[in-house]
Amino acid sequence: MNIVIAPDSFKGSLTAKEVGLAVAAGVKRALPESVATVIPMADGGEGTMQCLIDATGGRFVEAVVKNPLGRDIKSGFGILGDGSTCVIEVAMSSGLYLIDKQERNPLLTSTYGFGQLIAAALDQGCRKFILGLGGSATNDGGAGMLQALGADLLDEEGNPLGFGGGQLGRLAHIRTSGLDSRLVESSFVVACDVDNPFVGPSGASEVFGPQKGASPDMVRELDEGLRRFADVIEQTRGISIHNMPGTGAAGGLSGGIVAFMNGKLESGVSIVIRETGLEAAIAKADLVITGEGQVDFQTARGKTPCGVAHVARSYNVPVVILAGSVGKGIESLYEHGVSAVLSIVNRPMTLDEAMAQAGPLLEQAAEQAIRIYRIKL
Ligand SMILES: O=C(O)[C@H](O)CO
Repeated sequence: MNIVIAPDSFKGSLTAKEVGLAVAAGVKRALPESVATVIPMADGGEGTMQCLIDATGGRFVEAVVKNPLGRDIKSGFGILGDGSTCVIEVAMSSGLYLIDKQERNPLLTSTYGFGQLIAAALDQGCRKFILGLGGSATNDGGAGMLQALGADLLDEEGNPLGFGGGQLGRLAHIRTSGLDSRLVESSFVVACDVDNPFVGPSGASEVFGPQKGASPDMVRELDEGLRRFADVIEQTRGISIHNMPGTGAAGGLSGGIVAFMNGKLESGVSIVIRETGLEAAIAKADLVITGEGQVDFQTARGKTPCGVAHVARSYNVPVVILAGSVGKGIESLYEHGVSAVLSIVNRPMTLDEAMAQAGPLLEQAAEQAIRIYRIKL
């Protein structure tokens, strides 16, 4: 019997690979003769780089870059097993978690460090990029990234703009002649964690500005700044990103990548499914086990277990989800090809306990799932 184990990470507790190995151990206890194939998964958010490195036998390359407030930090990117595809997560250079709460201010924070990571990967010979967007501290539409890659953002008098979303209100011209010429030889696939547009009531500033430290007045200023940026982009590049779905991800960074680097927006989980070769493994499987720390109504909106279930459904393979916590609205998952959702928690316990014990709990839950499945055989 062939069992494919394709889970996401259990955030704050285990990486996707660790989850997969724990599940495989449980499967083997119930069915020692089975072939259990672990394929770590992610949905484009935090953990995507590690998952793709693990799944493809890639490596991590360290680089020192600017954090959102311009201080040097150790960061890095992944080069996948093919030796040429690079995966970069914005959170690792321009992430909210990198700065203290009292310092959060999207008028000042910049994606400069993210641009430095792209430049470092270009230096390593990478020309194919997967960019994971989400969890940023910034609202600069990717202006900092463009500055790091050699573009000049200028005011009416031709003076260069400084860093941060608060500068964009003065933007008058964008000079791209100094932009790194290697960018045109490269392709950029963008894994967005949200489908919000660049500006407006559901745009980057309004929806995600407050969590980055913006007051209502700052939100207005940031939205006006992004609108100005989008207007200048439309005048100079003939493309309107104002209302384009997904361009609001990571404080509009996604929009900057679409406008200047011909970035293609794609669902994160689809990218991971493609890069890991999951479909070929599922085509030969009798059962698929996936999982995530929290499973609820949101899971059906493009999260890993649902993406995995879609592939399995097309091959008529049953899918079991193992979850750290099972919330409301999981019924919708049954329409997406999921056979059952099982909680791994086996007795009353705190969240901290469940997270600390996630490995053994997963192992036990996987063993029980297989024992139930065998009754059917
Ligand atoms: O980084 C952000 O702004 C949010 O995660 C939405 O992409």
